[in-house]
Amino acid sequence: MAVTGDSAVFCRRIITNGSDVSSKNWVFRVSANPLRFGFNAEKLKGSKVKIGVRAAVELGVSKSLEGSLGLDVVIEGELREKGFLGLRKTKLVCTIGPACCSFEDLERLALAGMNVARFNMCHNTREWHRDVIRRIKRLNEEKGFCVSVMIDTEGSQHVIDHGAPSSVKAEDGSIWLFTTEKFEGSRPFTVQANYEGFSEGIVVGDELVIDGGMASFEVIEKIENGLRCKCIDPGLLLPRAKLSFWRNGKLVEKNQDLPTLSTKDWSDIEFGISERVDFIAMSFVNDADAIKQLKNYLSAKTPKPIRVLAKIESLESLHKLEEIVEVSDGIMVARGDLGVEIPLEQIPAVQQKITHVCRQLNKPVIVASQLLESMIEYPTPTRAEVADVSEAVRQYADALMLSGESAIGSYGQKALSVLRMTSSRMELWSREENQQNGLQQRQLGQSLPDVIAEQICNCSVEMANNLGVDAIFVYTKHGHMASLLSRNRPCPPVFAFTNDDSTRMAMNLQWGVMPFLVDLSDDMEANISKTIDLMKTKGMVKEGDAVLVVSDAIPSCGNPNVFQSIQVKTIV
Ligand SMILES: Nc1ncnc2c1ncn2[C@@H]1O[C@H](COP(=O)(O)OP(=O)(O)OP(=O)(O)O)[C@@H](O)[C@H]1O
Ligand SMILES: CC(=O)C(=O)O
Ligand SMILES: [K+]
Ligand SMILES: [Mg+2]
Repeated sequence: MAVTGDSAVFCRRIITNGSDVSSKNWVFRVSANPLRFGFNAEKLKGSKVKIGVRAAVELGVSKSLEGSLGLDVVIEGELREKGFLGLRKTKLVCTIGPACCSFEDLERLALAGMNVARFNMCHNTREWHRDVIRRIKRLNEEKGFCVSVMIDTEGSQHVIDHGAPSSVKAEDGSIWLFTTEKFEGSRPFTVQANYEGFSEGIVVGDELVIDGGMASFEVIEKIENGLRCKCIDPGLLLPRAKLSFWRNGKLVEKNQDLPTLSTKDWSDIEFGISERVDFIAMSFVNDADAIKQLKNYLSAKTPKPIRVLAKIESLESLHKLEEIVEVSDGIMVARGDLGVEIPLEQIPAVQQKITHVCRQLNKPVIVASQLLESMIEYPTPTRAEVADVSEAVRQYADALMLSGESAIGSYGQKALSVLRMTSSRMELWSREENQQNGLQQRQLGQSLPDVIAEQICNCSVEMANNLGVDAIFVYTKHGHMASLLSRNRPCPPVFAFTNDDSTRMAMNLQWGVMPFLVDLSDDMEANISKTIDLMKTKGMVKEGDAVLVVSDAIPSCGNPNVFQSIQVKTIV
């Protein structure tokens, strides 16, 4: 193995972590060739083993420790403290920005319950993103957290800028020029549009709306390079504002001519691959093709699966919602930009519809933007914000997201606590109100094995709820069984055991699923008893606890038998 670079940290941790690893043979995967090394950990302990960066990458992925459960330390702590039903089901995503990017800040967010860290590629330099992503990985490695990393593409957005550093007021009746002409600094009553052709197809009398209603203008004249407009609804123009055009109360759709993935997005995607991110959220998705294109690209490019999320933030994407959800690995309800393209009063119903479709089609859904906006400045949320968060939890969204609250706000950690407390409270209320089984499940599977898996999961959840078991255990390679259980929004938590690290990181977005990374063999009974023993040793389950165990293993070695089962076990 090529031995360069300084990646000793990885090895040292493997060797010294846990006492029973000293005589283990570790399988290190280098590219596609599995190499088997006999390691005597005692001899190596404390010494520096230098390995190539690429090797370290694979090593981190294929590491699955004998005697370890690979459960996030925060979930483990909550389980000990609050018991099975005390575990929060709704997952939490934090946008990382200058206000929360030090190792200590990130650790505080992880401790406060961050499941996924989001990096918005619209802002800051690639070097900044690289450093902070690596900090998260180090946090996971060194402190036992399991925080997934998501990058969010910039996309081709229609933005305008007045060139001044802060906001500019537009007074009623004032006349403004919107132009594609490029100039430095700012000029009075002049706004630059970032793309040629922004005024194409626009006619005198159309309405130009800034940021979904911050200010509105009427187009009074078409001129070379732009539009002359009169302010008809005074307000503020922020730097990098978004604009939309309306005619007779309807949006004039202009997104179709923009590519969903720009040249910059493609290089950000390369960056995401090289930094081994877990999710790529694609901005301004308009149809299923863009998602398919990226997924194909990723599967050809990297052996480690990266999940692709579609952001629903245009009118066009709402027209094609089902086809987009079907091909994506998850969805983000990006209410910020959505509010530029649809009237604000329609957003609650649209959110409800998207979360419903995602649940039907078994895809995780994140509700995003302005959940606790006032907390960017203030240490407490408004009552209305808490009600909004509660509503998303009541709709059984898989995850909630902080944006500016964590990225630039003064109270990011507090905001995260508000999400945590509010979701826990609402989940408890839903459980007590017994609203758990509200959804008639649409059959998803096409083949018999798929239909069987689905039925097993539906029935398992019904059984688990009726029996009042403490937890559901599931053994899963790609997370499919875990997601089918989660889809039924069971009362007990789903403990999902996988030996695939990318599956574990992906399950961080799934409602009620607690991901574990363990060694699994083809012998399902052995897996079950091994994990139960391990959990008992670690005090995570105790005598008398009842668990419902779901397994779906297709034994290898050409055995055509599909082994699927539901068992109820009382821990002895
Ligand atoms: N990495 C960063 N560096 C600097 N500022 C950031 C960073 N990430 C976010 N911010 C700030 O936080 C604010 C909110 O962040 P967020 O990424 O949610 O913006 P957004 O406009 O809602 O997202 P999008 O651009 O995807 O629509 C941004 O307007 C920006 O000012
Ligand atoms: C999150 C995001 O992109 C939006 O709300 O527009
Ligand atoms: K973005
Ligand atoms: Mg957006």
